[in-house]
Amino acid sequence: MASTAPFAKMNGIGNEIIVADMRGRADKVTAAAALALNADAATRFDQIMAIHDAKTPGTAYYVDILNSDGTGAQACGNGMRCVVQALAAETGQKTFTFETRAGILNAREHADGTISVDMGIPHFGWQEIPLAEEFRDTRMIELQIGPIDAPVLHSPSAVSMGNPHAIFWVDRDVWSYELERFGPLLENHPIFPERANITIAQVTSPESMIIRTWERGAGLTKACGSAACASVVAAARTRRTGRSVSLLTPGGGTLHVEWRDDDHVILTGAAEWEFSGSFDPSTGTWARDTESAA
Ligand SMILES: N[C@H](CCC[C@H](N)C(=O)O)C(=O)O
Repeated sequence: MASTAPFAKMNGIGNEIIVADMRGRADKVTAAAALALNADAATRFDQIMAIHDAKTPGTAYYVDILNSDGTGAQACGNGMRCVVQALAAETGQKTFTFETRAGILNAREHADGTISVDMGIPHFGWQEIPLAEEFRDTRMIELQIGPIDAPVLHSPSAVSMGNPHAIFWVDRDVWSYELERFGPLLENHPIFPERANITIAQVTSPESMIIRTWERGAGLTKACGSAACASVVAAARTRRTGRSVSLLTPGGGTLHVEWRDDDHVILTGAAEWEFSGSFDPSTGTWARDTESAA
């Protein structure tokens, strides 16, 4: 058995996150370990954020992101806030530069405990998202679900925040849509060769919206940070909102997204520690720290 690694079960306004400390070791958290941790109610998660030693000069850590189905993800905004909170508590540092599959990103813990993550710049090209066929304008792509003559959801905006997102605009209450039924079909639709995170968004003012997300590789979640970023970028692009928007998420928490003039998208919100333990990164066998809160 491989030696165990410390972890913290945390959440980013309800997005269930495991922060795994893989520093100083060469192995990775396996898909099998992810599946095992997700199968246990106490450690069920949406994403694992595995902190590794830096690979690139100028960065402090490399963060590998796994979904609960064991697949990898390029971006996870809520998870990055959990990583920052854990590292800030350990080191006393407030600002960090990380590397992920999607590139280099900066993050900062504020005096009030909230954390901002620079999620980088959005991409709108159909090949960058990616989509399986050419769409010159990804502000609205042809895709619908439900009866052909009366689609339930249709014409989403498509955006890459490092990871692929489709945003369906709705006028009614986001809870009145069966996202648990349509989510898996849309996530795996052939138009998305790398699958996609599927969000329904109701714009409530030029500065606010309500979102629900079916996440690629994780299903319905209480919040999805990169989807919040994708939704604001897509809303601003289609003149539904301005570039600074608060988003109410299914867990009841609020995220704030600002699409800055320099094109960077800044995600701000809270993170919360739940308990700590140690686990075997190859099997997912785990134990709670005895001094950890229940
Ligand atoms: N919960 C994450 C998103 C994970 C995205 C992942 N589901 C994927 O792209 O495969 C967030 O806060 O941004």
